[in-house]
Amino acid sequence: MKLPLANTRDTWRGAAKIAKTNWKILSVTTVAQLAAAGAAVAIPFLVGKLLDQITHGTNSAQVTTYIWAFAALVLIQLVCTFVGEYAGQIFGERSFHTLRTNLMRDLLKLPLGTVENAGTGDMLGRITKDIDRIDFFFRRGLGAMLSLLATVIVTYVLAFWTSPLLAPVLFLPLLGMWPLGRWYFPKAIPAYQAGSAMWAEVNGQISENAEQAEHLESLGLVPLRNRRLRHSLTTIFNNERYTAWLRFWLLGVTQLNVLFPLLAVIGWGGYLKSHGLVSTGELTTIFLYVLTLRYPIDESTFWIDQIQYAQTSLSRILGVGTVPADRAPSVTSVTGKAWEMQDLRFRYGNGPEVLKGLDLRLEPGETLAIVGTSGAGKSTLARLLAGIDLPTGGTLTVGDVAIGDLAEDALHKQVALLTQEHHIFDATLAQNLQLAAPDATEDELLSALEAVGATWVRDLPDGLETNLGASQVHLSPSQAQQVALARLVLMDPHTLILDEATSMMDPNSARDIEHALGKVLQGRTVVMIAHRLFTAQDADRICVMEDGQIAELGTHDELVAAEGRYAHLWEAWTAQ
Ligand SMILES: Nc1ncnc2c1ncn2[C@@H]1O[C@H](COP(=O)(O)OP(=O)(O)OP(=O)(O)O)[C@@H](O)[C@H]1O
Repeated sequence: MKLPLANTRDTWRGAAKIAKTNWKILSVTTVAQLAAAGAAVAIPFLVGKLLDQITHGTNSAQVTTYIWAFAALVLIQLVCTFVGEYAGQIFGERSFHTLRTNLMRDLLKLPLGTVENAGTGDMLGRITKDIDRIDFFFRRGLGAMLSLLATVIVTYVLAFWTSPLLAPVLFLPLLGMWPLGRWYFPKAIPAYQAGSAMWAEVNGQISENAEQAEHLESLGLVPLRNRRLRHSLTTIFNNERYTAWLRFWLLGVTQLNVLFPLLAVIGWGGYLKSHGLVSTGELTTIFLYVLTLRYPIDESTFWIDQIQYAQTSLSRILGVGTVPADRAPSVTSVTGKAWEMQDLRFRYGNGPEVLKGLDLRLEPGETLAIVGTSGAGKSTLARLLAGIDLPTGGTLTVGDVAIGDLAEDALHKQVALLTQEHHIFDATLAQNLQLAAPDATEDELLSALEAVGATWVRDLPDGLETNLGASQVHLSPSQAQQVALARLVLMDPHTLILDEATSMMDPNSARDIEHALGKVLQGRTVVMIAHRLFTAQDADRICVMEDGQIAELGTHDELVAAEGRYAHLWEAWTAQ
């Protein structure tokens, strides 16, 4: 399920809020751009006045005064444009900073289940492509648009001041732009939103393909994935072609719009002049204003497009903050460590129930292995115990506190989930480990690594300070898994949930790590999704799941003696 979009009203509200946060610098850039536009637009006004004076007879002193006035206006325009642009850049940077900080805050507040379901592409698209578009708009667009707007406003004001009879021709472009806008926007906005979502999808596919390249090749899935990618790219191409077609009409009709006023000034201006209702100077000024307006109107078509992109991206970025919290925790700490499930039920969204009423108590320090066929609900139960998803029915408590009532910080200090997905950050080994325990000393980091059998740390060129990551020292999957396990050792939770944690490793490495873990995990509650039955054999109790229910529960010996499902699985496993 994709993350939501903010609606148009909330998107504009969000933009206004950001502007309000940085209103001082925004005021500086607005005033400077207005002054620069005023100075630029005053020049045709003075040209008209000078022409009229020359027509009625003038002297060289008056002409010199005009020349000085022109020079002063050019200087004012230069200085104000510089100040406006500079302040605009600062405003852009600050607004962008506010937006990015808010996005990170919203992302970190997302319910874990939402993060898991949103998929890599959607999230990645919002924090890369969408952020880039907003960055461009804030840095370049806002200043440019303020300048265009200021030019248009001052041009209209001075045109009416010059000649109220002739100035209305300047509204002709607006008359054409209004229906054009009403036609363009309702079509363009959804098309741009669809485009962004499609790009996010493609980004996700590409990153998944790159991450899983070896698996895809070994399973012969490359042609299938390529077909899917080609289909997505074709959809993007069609959407881009559609938006290009919309832009073609926007641009074409805009060009026509700026031609009409020129003809109108010549016709209507000529008529007024022949009846003595405007002077030569006034006619010249309005003519120059029509020419002046061509630039902002032309430019505005580019920025209208950029606004679409920015609005779409902003709605995607602000949409992250509209995801409702999935819990309202009221308890900040809990001392008890026992787990209790009573009639525990869960369904994904509106789908069928995948956990259908589980009753189970887990004593502190107990090791429970969960086995069962694929789709039985093992991983779902692990997600519920780790607090990623909340029960949709029944209760799940830890230390007598319902899991949804416990603050997530407190929960994550006590329970940790280890899956086969692990991440090595592009940082030093020490920094990778300190994610789990920021204050851990070097000795503590080394002993955590020793505890999980990661003796290879001694052979690293710079020990704990060795840089890891794709372009640095590359860890094998089992070494990376050991780093993930060492993080757990450092976190020191009272309950550990291992979901297929060792299934990616060759049996020897898996066995080594599980033995090392066995020593380290003494005294903790451990729930392990066991794919290899020898790990289940060592557990205090084994829970056999089938179709979202507990089919059998007991020790290895009890279940083998019962000759039920587990006994058959064990028989098949040992016969291999
Ligand atoms: N994110 C999800 N959205 C919708 N349905 C899901 C989701 N994850 C799992 N399911 C469904 O829930 C059921 C239980 O899946 P689950 O992954 O918990 O089973 P499992 O026993 O862990 O299987 P496996 O051993 O194959 O991982 C399955 O029918 C599965 O299709």
